[in-house]
Amino acid sequence: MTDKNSTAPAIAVEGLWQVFGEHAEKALRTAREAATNPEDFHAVAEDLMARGLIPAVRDANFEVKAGELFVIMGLSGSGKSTLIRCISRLIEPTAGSVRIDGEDILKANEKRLIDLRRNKLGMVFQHFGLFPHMTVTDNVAFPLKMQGAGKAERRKRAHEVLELVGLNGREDAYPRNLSGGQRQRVGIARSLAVNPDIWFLDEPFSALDPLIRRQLQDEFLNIQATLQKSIVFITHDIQEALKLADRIAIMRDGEVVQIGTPEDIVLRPVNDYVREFTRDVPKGRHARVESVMLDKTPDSMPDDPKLKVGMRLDIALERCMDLYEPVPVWDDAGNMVGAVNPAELAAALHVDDDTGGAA
Ligand SMILES: Nc1ncnc2c1ncn2[C@@H]1O[C@H](COP(=O)(O)OP(=O)(O)OP(=O)(O)O)[C@@H](O)[C@H]1O
Repeated sequence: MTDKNSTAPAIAVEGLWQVFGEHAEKALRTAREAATNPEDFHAVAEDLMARGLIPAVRDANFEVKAGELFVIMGLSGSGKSTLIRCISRLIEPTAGSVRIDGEDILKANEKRLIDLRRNKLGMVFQHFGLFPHMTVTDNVAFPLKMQGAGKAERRKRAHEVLELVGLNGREDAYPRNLSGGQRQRVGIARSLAVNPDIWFLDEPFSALDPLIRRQLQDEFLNIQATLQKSIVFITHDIQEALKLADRIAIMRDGEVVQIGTPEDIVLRPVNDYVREFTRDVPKGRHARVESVMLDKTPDSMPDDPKLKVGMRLDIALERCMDLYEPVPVWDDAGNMVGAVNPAELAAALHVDDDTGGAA
């Protein structure tokens, strides 16, 4: 089990490259040697492309904490699927290291990999991959069968996870008789059956219509609130990323260009590519009042309005928009923890925004 109290990351990715093309490893080595600065991965990637190779993941470095919901977001072709496939070792990365709970999985032999996939890693993909000739229960129980669990135990566990995803009553149905949303629920239940510590989901909801998609996102958040898995979740939908993520990694052309909380991404985009994604996102919904707290708390401030730690920016602004001086922010115990300037609140809500900010 992942030790939720430990500070060790669930996943640690370092200097990861995936280069497609002939003799990729050698080409990467050559390109690094030829670069004036081998750490300059832009130059290395340019060189590889000039030689006709595809650097689909370029020097990725990040950690996923235990119990964290880490979303990878980017346009089509930016390298998201390739990255998640490298981390789960569905493909062999060209260079770099991937540690899962401290274990270097690029060094794991075939037997260990099978063991990890059966017991520790769960995977869900966009196309459900259900067995058409098996009932819902048998689909969900299948990985348990692979683990060698007995029939009664398999049925009990299948029933538990089907209940978790809201599919009780459909245990004996076949996939063809289910809606897309229900099939995806079966896929989720199946990957949860073995109680994985680490869960990889590649665009799990993108084949669904918007209403069902939102419903599944809500259910997914509920499941995560209970189970606290360490999750890598891929999407190309910024709204989905902002709704689900503890932190988001934004990819562009194989490069991880920014990693941050939804608030960081919305309020502090590192470049125009990231800014463009969040242009129409209502900023106030994703940022909290402490993100604009003043470095120094003034000595005298009005008592009201009572802004609280954790309050959304748009709601905070509503309460103090007619004031021109800094106002205090309080915690739940009634202690003053700092102050914000209403003008800065308003400015944060309108970051680069010509769409009306908190609208
Ligand atoms: N097996 C492969 N051989 C050669 N090139 C590949 C291979 N797989 C992916 N690529 C290329 O790597 C790049 C990244 O692709 P990838 O599928 O990882 O992107 P993505 O962000 O997941 O896209 P999408 O959202 O459309 O699934 C693309 O240029 C793609 O064409």
